[in-house]
Amino acid sequence: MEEVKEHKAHAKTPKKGVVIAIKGLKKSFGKKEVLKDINLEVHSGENVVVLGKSGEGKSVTIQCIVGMLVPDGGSLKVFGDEVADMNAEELKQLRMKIGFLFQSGALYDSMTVRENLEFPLTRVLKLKDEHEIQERINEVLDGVGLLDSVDKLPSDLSGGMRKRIGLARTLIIKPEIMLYDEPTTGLDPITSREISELILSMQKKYKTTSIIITHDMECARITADRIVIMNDGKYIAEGTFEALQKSKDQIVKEFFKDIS
Ligand SMILES: Nc1ncnc2c1ncn2[C@@H]1O[C@H](COP(=O)(O)OP(=O)(O)OP(=O)(O)O)[C@@H](O)[C@H]1O
Repeated sequence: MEEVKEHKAHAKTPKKGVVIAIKGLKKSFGKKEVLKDINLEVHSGENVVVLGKSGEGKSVTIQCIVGMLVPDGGSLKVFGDEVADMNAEELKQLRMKIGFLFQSGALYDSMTVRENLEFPLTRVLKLKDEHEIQERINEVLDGVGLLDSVDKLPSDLSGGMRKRIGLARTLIIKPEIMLYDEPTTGLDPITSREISELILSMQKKYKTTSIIITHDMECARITADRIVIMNDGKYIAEGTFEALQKSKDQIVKEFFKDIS
């Protein structure tokens, strides 16, 4: 893999302990080899952006991290433990430390924002203290700038606001790892930018370790401490946005061609 080291000193977050360690990861579906040789270390508190063309297997990688898919080969450790060797209880414990933000945001339409936020606290964390529940709801809504929407229904909110609530709903359980799958897809450029900035500010506030899958170069520019580029089942380059932007590699250049 081309490692573009220039400007690395300017990475926004310093290197700390390894939270996710992937070595030689392979995954095929029938004859189709999707992941051929994935190698990646994600450090504590770091935002890593994965760029790749559609259908490259970026989502498959995420599903391997949470044990929803079992790899065919290689090693994938989260907090030092091999995910493929975890039993059901260990996987459940792991997933409680991981927040997902999928493209849809996945709010319950018939529930108010408050009820949507109560759900993970009472069902996942099994919290019972009403005062603590409401405090956590207020704190997270304040964080995403939507405190005054607490009693609204998702249908009363714009796409960008729903995305913010989706993010709040994921962050409310205080995950140690955040996995974002195309967080800005379907949003207009201004709202996309707001969501990207929110992802960055949430990283600083909650000190989460994140993997952000995106096609949105502006999102990558705003959120990434480090970017990895996926091509043909492998990561072919890594570095900061600024360093990769100067890469001479043809595949890397293709991603940055519309960036001024
Ligand atoms: N459970 C599955 N069974 C069979 N094939 C699958 C499965 N999951 C993913 N694939 C295939 O693996 C390939 C990679 O899919 P994946 O969703 O990871 O791509 P991606 O890089 O995330 O793309 P996009 O950016 O479009 O979401 C695709 O060809 C897809 O059809």
